[in-house]
Amino acid sequence: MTAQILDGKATAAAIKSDLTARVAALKEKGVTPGLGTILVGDDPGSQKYVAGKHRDCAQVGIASIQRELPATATQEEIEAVVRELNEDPACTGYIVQLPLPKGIDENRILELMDPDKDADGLHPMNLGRLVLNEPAPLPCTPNGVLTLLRQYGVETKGAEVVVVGRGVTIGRPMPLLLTRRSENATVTQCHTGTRDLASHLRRADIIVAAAGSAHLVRPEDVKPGAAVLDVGVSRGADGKIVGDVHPGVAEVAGFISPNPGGVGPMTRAQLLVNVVEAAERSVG
Ligand SMILES: Nc1nc(=O)c2c([nH]1)NC[C@@H]1CN(c3ccc(C(=O)N[C@@H](CCC(=O)O)C(=O)O)cc3)C=[N+]21
Repeated sequence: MTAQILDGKATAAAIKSDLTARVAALKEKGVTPGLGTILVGDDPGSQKYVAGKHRDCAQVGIASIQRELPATATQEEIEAVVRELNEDPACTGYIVQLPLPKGIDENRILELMDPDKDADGLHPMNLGRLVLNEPAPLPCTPNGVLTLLRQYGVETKGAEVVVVGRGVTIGRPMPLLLTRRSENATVTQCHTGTRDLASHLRRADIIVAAAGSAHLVRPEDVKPGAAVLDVGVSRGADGKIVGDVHPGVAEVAGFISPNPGGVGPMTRAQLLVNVVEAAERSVG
């Protein structure tokens, strides 16, 4: 028995088709959602992700606003572009592609964003709203993980979930989403300081692997039938994506998200969801 594939590409396509109709309805009311991106530097990976986001926008009818700065841009220059997008009525939501070049104070840049235009859900105000159970744009990758589980009928209620990683974009917000009353999961957060990762993984009904450590989750550490979500992105010597989940896990797990083709496309789809929801809130 091999695991059922949690197909992020197909699920993202279905979300985008729903969003296309909602964007059309917004346009009838005179509102065109516009997604801005701020890209600093010339990292080929980041350029590729940002290009993908604009392709997604074109597909669903969201306008694109692209701002690019050289790797030598100063803190002040980046902040000036943030202020510009805060004030631009055509830009209803935007992201600052991370990571920013060394020497730039990333948190200061994020704090400067208008929280109501935060398409990533990573503004401190919105992370705070998440902690306080107030409505807010949700962090895209954790929300994409949940949407994928829901799509395939994987029950989170009462489930033992192990999240591996404590990064700001996934590891830290993921348990906040999973422990809301609507999801009701029991979460263990593991990280590089965890004494015995395998003992935690073996008990998990759901594993979210977001450590960025190639093939960290091995088949012998996965409970038969568990759902395993591979969020990690490392690069092999050939430049191909290597996930946090060993390929042999597909023989043990009940559900597995491929990588690529799993959580990545879901992240992009949830970004569009945040932009469209913010525009819908603005028309009331
Ligand atoms: N402010 C900010 N927000 C982000 O959401 C953000 C960021 N900065 N910085 C970088 C990471 C990375 N990230 C990805 C999104 C989609 C794919 C994706 O769609 N990947 C495809 C494959 C792409 C390939 O083949 O290289 C897939 O998994 O199938 C990957 C990575 C968003 N990030």
